[in-house]
Amino acid sequence: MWGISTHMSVRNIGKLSAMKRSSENNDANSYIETLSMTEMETSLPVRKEVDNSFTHSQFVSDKSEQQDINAPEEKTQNKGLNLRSRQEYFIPPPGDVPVRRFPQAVIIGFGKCGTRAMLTFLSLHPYIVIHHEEVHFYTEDKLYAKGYKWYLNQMPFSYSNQVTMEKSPDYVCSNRARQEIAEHFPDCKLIVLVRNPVVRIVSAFLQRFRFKEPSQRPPMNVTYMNTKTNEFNPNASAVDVGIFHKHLSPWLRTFSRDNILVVSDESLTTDPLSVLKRAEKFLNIPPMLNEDNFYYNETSGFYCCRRYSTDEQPRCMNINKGWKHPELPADDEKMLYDFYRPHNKKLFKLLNETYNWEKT
Ligand SMILES: Nc1ncnc2c1ncn2[C@@H]1O[C@H](COP(=O)(O)OS(=O)(=O)O)[C@@H](OP(=O)(O)O)[C@H]1O
Repeated sequence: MWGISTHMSVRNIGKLSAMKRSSENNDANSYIETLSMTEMETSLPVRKEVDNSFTHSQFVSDKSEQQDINAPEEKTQNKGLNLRSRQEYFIPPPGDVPVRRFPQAVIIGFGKCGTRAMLTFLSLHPYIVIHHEEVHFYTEDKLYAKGYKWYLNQMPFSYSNQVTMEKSPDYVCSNRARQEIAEHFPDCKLIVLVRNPVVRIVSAFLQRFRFKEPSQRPPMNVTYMNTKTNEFNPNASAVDVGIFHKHLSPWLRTFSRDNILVVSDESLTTDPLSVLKRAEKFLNIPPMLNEDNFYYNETSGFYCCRRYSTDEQPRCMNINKGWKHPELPADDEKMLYDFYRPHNKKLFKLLNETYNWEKT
């Protein structure tokens, strides 16, 4: 048995259906106090028997994943690889039944820093069960108002020795997310992706105008200049997000350092296996991923992944990731590198780790 704490498992959270929603009981702890396993067992569509052929995709909406990853032409490349079936890898505890659990690990940010690839690669692991779409529970007022019962109901079914995960890249900039996770899930494992913040700005620009033809897009400086005064705008959200130390410091003060894993997009794009090996250790799950789970896709210039069995299709991130970046105007680029340099230094000091984020 691998030692992930499931301190907010459904076992502890009975009688949800009987609870009335109010702002006072928008509180995960209050569910613990009203334990009623019988009611919970009847209210969830759990399977009658433990079934090793269970896969999370049977239980969750797979919509975004279907959109995200698809590399049919490369299926034949799986032959002869060390990819065993999920059933060979994963053994649920005897008598265990899959139920919904609050996330024990969350990718909290930063947007445009590889969060989707990280989640997708983590989902290769049989001991990890993910919610595919971004939840934004803490950051969207109308979702937060629905309460923890709603949040729990978004989560996929899992066995007690699996880790439930979600990713919402805006949590890292949210006080509410930090305070709520600290209060209700203090042992939650937090994963943070960072990236050269100048490159991140270009990526954020492309994301914002992704539905426009290149010729129809505004100039890139709309994301970092005050277009009325034509001055640099450090408060523009695309700029502010990249001041990583500012957003990360409060998390590092709130949570144990051992519960925060920081990964750079650059390492994820060049060596996903090493990153995933670190993540396995961090999440305290058995080391199961190997080099056969990843392959470099020459067309996209990114790694794609294969799951457990040779019969499954290899998967790549969808076309919204990994666009060719347009070049920043030279003066703007210099200005942005100069702006971020001292902030990056503060981040490196905070993390005791340095990334090469100078212009290459
Ligand atoms: N394997 C693989 N395939 C595709 N893309 C990869 C991969 N690994 C990391 N990345 C990087 O992920 C960047 C997008 O970041 P996010 O997934 O965090 O974006 S989002 O906030 O969820 O929209 C994306 O940024 P862009 O290249 O600017 O699109 C990539 O740099």
